[in-house]
Amino acid sequence: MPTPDTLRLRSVSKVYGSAARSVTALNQITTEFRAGSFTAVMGPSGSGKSTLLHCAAGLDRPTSGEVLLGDTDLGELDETRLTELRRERIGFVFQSYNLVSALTAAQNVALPLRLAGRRPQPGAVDGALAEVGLAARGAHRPSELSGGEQQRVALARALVTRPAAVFADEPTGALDSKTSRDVLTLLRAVVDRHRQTVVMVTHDPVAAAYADRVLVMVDGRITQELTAPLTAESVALASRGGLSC
Ligand SMILES: Nc1ncnc2c1ncn2[C@@H]1O[C@H](COP(=O)(O)OP(=O)(O)OP(=O)(O)O)[C@@H](O)[C@H]1O
Repeated sequence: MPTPDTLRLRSVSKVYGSAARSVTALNQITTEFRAGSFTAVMGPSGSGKSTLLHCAAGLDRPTSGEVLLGDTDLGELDETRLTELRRERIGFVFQSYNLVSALTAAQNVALPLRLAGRRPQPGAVDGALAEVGLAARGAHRPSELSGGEQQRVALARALVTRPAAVFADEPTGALDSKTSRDVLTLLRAVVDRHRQTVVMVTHDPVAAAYADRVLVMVDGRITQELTAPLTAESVALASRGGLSC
């Protein structure tokens, strides 16, 4: 039996456009992301990484196949219930942070709770900011924070609802290597401390080596799967096509 929060993809395909101009972004993907696991998704530009992330996270619907979070089949949910599921059970972190510039860090972190019509529990927002090392910066606006700090606010915002799964699309793509390490260490802690699931798209083998597992995609398919122990060197070799499954 899968644990309640295992995320499973069964034969998921995504085709954009129609007829002669169609693009198969995902081609019959079957995989699972177990609760408390950290998976990195790599592959060349256009191989389907972001599409996989969007379909797995319920941001986009596959053309065919199933996405299940525990026992819930996302394809059976109408838009309202899918939005609720995303708000309650899924967190997102993007390369460009996507913070609201007019709001303070604390207000940004509280946003998912407010959008869900919930009054933040006392301490929930401060606790999430403390978890990413920004307890003292809650009153600052994004423009008053460094890139790494903004990404940590985005991570606190993704974690405040204690989601089952956090999806990160190139979360360190705009950061220097020291700041990247801080963000990756936090993502690792999310998995190890809280048994939440992290799925991260990255081009960087060093970032991917923080994961338990690396999926390499080519032309909408998973062509390789590496498991721990991972090193930046082994990931780099595999993502260039040097190792087979
Ligand atoms: N909305 C869309 N309409 C048509 N084609 C799309 C759309 N979104 C993505 N595609 C195509 O689907 C394929 C997979 O795109 P996707 O963005 O998932 O790749 P990726 O691996 O994340 O690429 P990158 O590393 O460059 O971000 C590409 O060929 C892309 O052009």
